[in-house]
Amino acid sequence: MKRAVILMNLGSPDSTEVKDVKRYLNEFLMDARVIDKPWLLRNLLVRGIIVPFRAPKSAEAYKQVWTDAGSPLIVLSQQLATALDGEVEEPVVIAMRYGTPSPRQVFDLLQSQHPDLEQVLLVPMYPHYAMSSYETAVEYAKEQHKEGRYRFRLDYIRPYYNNEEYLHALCESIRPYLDGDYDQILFSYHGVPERHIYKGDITGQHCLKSGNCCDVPSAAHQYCYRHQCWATTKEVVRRLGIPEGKWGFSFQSRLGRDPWLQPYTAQRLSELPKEGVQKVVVACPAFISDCLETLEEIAGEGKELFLHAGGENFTMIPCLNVHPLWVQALAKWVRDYAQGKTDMLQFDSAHELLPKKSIMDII
Ligand SMILES: C=CC1=C(C)c2cc3[nH]c(cc4nc(cc5[nH]c(cc1n2)c(C)c5CCC(=O)O)C(CCC(=O)O)=C4C)c(C)c3C=C
Ligand SMILES: [Fe+2]
Ligand SMILES: [Fe+2]
Repeated sequence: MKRAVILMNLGSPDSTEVKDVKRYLNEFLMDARVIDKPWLLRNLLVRGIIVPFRAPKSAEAYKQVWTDAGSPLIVLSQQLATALDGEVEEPVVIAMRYGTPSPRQVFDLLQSQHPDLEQVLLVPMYPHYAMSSYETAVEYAKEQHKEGRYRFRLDYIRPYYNNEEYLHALCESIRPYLDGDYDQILFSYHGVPERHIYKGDITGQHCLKSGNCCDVPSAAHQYCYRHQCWATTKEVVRRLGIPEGKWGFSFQSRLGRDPWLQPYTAQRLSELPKEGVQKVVVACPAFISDCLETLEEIAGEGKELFLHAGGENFTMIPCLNVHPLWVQALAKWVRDYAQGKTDMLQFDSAHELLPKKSIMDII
């Protein structure tokens, strides 16, 4: 086989033991695209303060969602790879940004199993571009590919937040949950610090400079996480005919004290009952596979917050996971790739386009 496909996700700890969670969090948070502080400060912060305090709590949280087969994120990513493998000629495997299997391990395996391998298509399991998600995954894979001097070429799929097949699968996965009685559907995305949005603004003068910046056309949008989350939401709302007043938009998982994108999901879930929302449905389109952030933070803690604040009914919509339309979407991209079509393929990362000073700033 001359081609192969890698589905690349974030990764999870090896187990729910505190030592494994510590190792995972150290690798994750020492990534300069996640905690974008100078190395010494980051090291002190991460190894000295954040990880020692956070790891025991995170380990408990992971225990709430862990399955007999392991972390939901890894199990569901593997199930997706298996389903896609059944639909396309190319072998499909998974790789993780943190933990295992690393891109390097996967590249080695693919090259040894397929000595005539010429092209590998990397599909990041992130529909939206963020320095701390899509960009770090792709840049890390590119780095490992370069270092290993592999014989095959590495291509990667561009962010697909506004792609037809992705949106179709997402809408159809949400539609059945809107058939019943609901007061509001809340679209909750993983948050990022506002600073990350400023850093990714290639125009230097657009992002978060006005209340409606994400609706005003700009070159910044190809790297603006907020714009891309907004665009996915608006398109799902339009396609599903969700009435004004029956949908909301928020960001979850804030870490630390810096301002992150707002409104915060936890706050909205506590406020909604007072605003007359008794029945809420939550969708998390930034995640392809259900994981700690959807299963524990939203379906667990978020539900409790909402009910405690007086809400009556909380429904969580599963991520795309192995939805047949999502598998079909991926299969189409792989077939297009095999036929030499390039419209879904790579583009320069913001990191490559930003002025030198900003690059020094993040590394
Ligand atoms: C500065 C901290 C973080 C940023 C920025 C961030 C961005 C970001 N993360 C995801 C997707 C996932 N994050 C997950 C877990 C997780 N995220 C952070 C911190 C930041 N993420 C931490 C510390 C953790 C670990 C768990 C915890 O201690 O809370 C996960 C789940 C992993 C799993 O094993 O299930 C996902 C997925 C995106 C998409 C993103 C930027 C857009
Ligand atoms: Fe995260
Ligand atoms: Fe914007």
